[in-house]
Amino acid sequence: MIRQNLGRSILSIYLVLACLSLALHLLLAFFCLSVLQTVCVPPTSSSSSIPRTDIQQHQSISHSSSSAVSSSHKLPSISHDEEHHKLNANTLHRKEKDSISDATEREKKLIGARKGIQKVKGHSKLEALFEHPLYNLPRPELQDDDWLLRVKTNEHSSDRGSEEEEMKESNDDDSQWQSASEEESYDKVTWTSDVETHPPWLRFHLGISRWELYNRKDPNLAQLTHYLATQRVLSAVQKTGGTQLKLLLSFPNYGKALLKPMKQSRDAETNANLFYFSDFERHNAEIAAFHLDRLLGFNRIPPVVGRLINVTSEIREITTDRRLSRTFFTSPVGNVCFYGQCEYYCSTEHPVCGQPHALEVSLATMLPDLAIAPRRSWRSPWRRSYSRSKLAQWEKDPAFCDTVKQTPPYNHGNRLLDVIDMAVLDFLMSNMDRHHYETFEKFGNETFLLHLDNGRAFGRHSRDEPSILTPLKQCCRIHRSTLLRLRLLSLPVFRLSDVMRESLVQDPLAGVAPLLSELHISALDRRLETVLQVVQACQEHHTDVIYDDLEGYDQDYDQ
Ligand SMILES: Nc1ncnc2c1ncn2[C@@H]1O[C@H](COP(=O)(O)OP(=O)(O)OP(=O)(O)O)[C@@H](O)[C@H]1O
Ligand SMILES: [Mn+2]
Repeated sequence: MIRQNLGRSILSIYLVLACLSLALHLLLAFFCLSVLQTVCVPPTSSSSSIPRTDIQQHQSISHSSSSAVSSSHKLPSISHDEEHHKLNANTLHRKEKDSISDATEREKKLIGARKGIQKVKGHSKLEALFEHPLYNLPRPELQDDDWLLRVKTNEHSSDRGSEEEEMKESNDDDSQWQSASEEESYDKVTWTSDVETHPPWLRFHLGISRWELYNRKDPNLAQLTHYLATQRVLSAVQKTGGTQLKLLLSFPNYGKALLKPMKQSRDAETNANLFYFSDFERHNAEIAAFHLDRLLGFNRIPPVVGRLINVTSEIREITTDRRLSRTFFTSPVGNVCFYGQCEYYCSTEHPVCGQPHALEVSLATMLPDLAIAPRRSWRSPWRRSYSRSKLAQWEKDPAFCDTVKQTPPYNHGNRLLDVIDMAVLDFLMSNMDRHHYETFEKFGNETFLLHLDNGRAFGRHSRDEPSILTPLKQCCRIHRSTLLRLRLLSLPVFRLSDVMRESLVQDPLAGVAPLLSELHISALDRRLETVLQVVQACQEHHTDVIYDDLEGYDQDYDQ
């Protein structure tokens, strides 16, 4: 009897123990699930702040819930620990599975974003392009007179002062550039002949050479654009010359920038019934033109950067330009607007407005003052008539180039080829407004061409303007270096639209909205194809199309 009772008690103890162990297992299972789920929720901070080890963990877990992972999403192989997670994940309740797959979706996006960042950092098309030998051609050795400006040593400057002093003096002397702000608002000048002491704008000026406006690899370029985008605005006055409204900004250390305001939304396409000479200027066209010119390897446009300006505190309240300040008003919806005084579009009907104060603008680095570095303005042989009905000579005469070829300065040196380079740039961005170009007087005819004033580019993406390519079509000549770079940019590994998109992302305004709409970006590839076809057609009829400016370099650039 006692033995029977003892047997029952032992049985009950076993039962209780079994229940306990079951309960414990259940608890353990729930604990595992909840831990697993917490790990799967991605942090809310930006992807770039996720440490690498975290990413790997996230990847392995998203891999385990295989139903939620697309096959194209390649992930590392699973370790033993991960297999354990996989087993647990297989036992998930439907709802929990859903929440994990949501998290995985977010995770995929994060990883995707990170991949994007890696692409920009590691395998960027832009970086690859700029590493190509065609963008790293040996630079001709520069002699003293190949620099636009030189810092004079003390012995040279004893009679006339140093170059920087000269620059400062001329800034003060020239009323056109003079800031009317209080003199004491300017920084005290402490520049010496040591480059380290120079502000970025001065280093840019001192870097201008006979063959290019800037060296793409000069670290000062990034400092210069940062400077333009962030410096305190000391004064803002209307810039005289030209037909549309633009301002001249001054900064405390004597730097200056040419401001063009936003007038059109980024996606607006120019009305097809407007003539090129009635089109608005676009701030984003000025920015994009700088990037495109650099991508083509020309380096002939002064650096331009986008910036959000406060029209009230950075223009209205500080300007001493009465002609400008008189045109400020508050619009019916409460935005602060102004229109300035100029030939075109300076009226109440064409206001430039903040939202209510913030306005997108382009800021172009100012070239050295005309008093120290005079420039020559050249009328383009292929200038348009700027008339609704009249045709220009080049539009009537198919052999027009033969005349140009015999006319100085186009009968000698690189000038004609440089004009053709400019036509290629203008065709790609559809700029019909290239009436003039400029050169630095100091360099005579042996120098590069400045591509200033690009505000009317990028107006229409749905149409290409074949007449912009007339100089190339009529002359059938092109620099070999230009042609090879164009061919490079047409290859999928570099693709002009991709490198342009990547380049434009560097601008501060890209944070507000892409600087060019996708339609404008993709038009670049289409137009590039047209340029290459025109060269091809030329080659079918002429033997001397390609001017070999790479002769003497031992590398095989055709590769
Ligand atoms: N970055 C710069 N640095 C110095 N001067 C400049 C710069 N950009 C333009 N300029 C000068 O200012 C003049 C007017 O500028 P811009 O051509 O951009 O204005 P615009 O109103 O479009 O002129 P236009 O009506 O003649 O086409 C130019 O011809 C040039 O000489
Ligand atoms: Mn213009």
